[in-house]
Amino acid sequence: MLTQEKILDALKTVREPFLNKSIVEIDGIREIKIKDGLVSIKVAISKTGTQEQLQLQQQIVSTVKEVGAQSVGLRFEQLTDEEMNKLGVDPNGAPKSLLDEGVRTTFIAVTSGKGGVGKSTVSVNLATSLARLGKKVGIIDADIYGFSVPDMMGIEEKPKVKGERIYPVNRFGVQVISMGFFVQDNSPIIWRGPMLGKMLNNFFTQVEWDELDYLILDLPPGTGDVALDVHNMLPSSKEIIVTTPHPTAAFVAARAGVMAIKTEHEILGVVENMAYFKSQLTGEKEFVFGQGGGKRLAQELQTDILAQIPLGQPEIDEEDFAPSIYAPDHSIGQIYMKMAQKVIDKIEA
Ligand SMILES: Nc1ncnc2c1ncn2[C@@H]1O[C@H](COP(=O)(O)OP(=O)(O)OP(=O)(O)O)[C@@H](O)[C@H]1O
Repeated sequence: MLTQEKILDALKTVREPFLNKSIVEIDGIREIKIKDGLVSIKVAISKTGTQEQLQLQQQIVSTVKEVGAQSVGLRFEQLTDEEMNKLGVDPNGAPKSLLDEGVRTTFIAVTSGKGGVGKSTVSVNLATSLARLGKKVGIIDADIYGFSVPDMMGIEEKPKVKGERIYPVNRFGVQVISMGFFVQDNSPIIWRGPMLGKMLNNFFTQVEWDELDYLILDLPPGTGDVALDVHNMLPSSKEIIVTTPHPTAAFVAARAGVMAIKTEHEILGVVENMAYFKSQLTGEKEFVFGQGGGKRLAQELQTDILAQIPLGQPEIDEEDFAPSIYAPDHSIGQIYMKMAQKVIDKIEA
């Protein structure tokens, strides 16, 4: 016999389209009436009058018919603001995901062939420079083996978590999320591929990003799992490849480039980091780590050199400590500003 319990049990598998949780779990089934095989149900969801509601409607109808209803009538209403708050949802809108259709954020993955070439330094300074140029920018530190973005930017706080939503930390106008925020005591983690992908997916779907123009992704070096996940998850991501000027480094970096090409990610360009050391006495450039690697890589990948960044440290600001961020009037800070403008011109042209 058809009972309320039976219907409720069957509906446990049906998910609220915006919250991606069981409609039963969120107390979305307000009322079930059964009369001679005719079932009428009142359902509360986070956003009514959408295409998703129509799909949900069909799903509920077929689920309830499967357990024996002859016909099913549905009425929809909105979850209350209080309920939405409890679920960690902004009552003015369903949770947004960066992977939703129609999101106008440009993703830029920063990659390198091997570690230690300055990929994270380039990522944080590009993000900060884009923000200085008035863009809304986020950064995901997905370098699980060496998450360093919070330290580099001088971030000491953790993101706020409300319900299932994570609010990024704001630093120099950049919205920051790092794997490092979710690890205790800097302890090494053994990650498995699927865990990485899941974590990354959460960063796209559960973080409350504020209308981003650009999202910079600091990927682990090489062409491993995370890099692959990003390629799969973000088919339209653009890429910047960082190398040092040594020809061997460029050769290794080319592998990252080849993967970008294979997955049809547009390569915005190459950054040659630690390109030279400029003597303060004579103004002459010394090519400490060799020469020509960036050019060779750019030629190989048929792209441009976005910037050649010399060796040099940011000046330390005791008041606003961020050990890897160059001030906008620092000579290297200015190179980053020009690079950011180049990136904007390439994308927004
Ligand atoms: N242009 C530069 N001049 C001087 N030091 C630099 C420069 N770029 C990066 N560094 C330093 O080199 C080290 C490695 O940089 P960074 O962590 O950005 O590299 P990475 O490629 O992201 O490395 P990993 O992938 O291992 O995290 C850091 O100590 C950073 O401060």
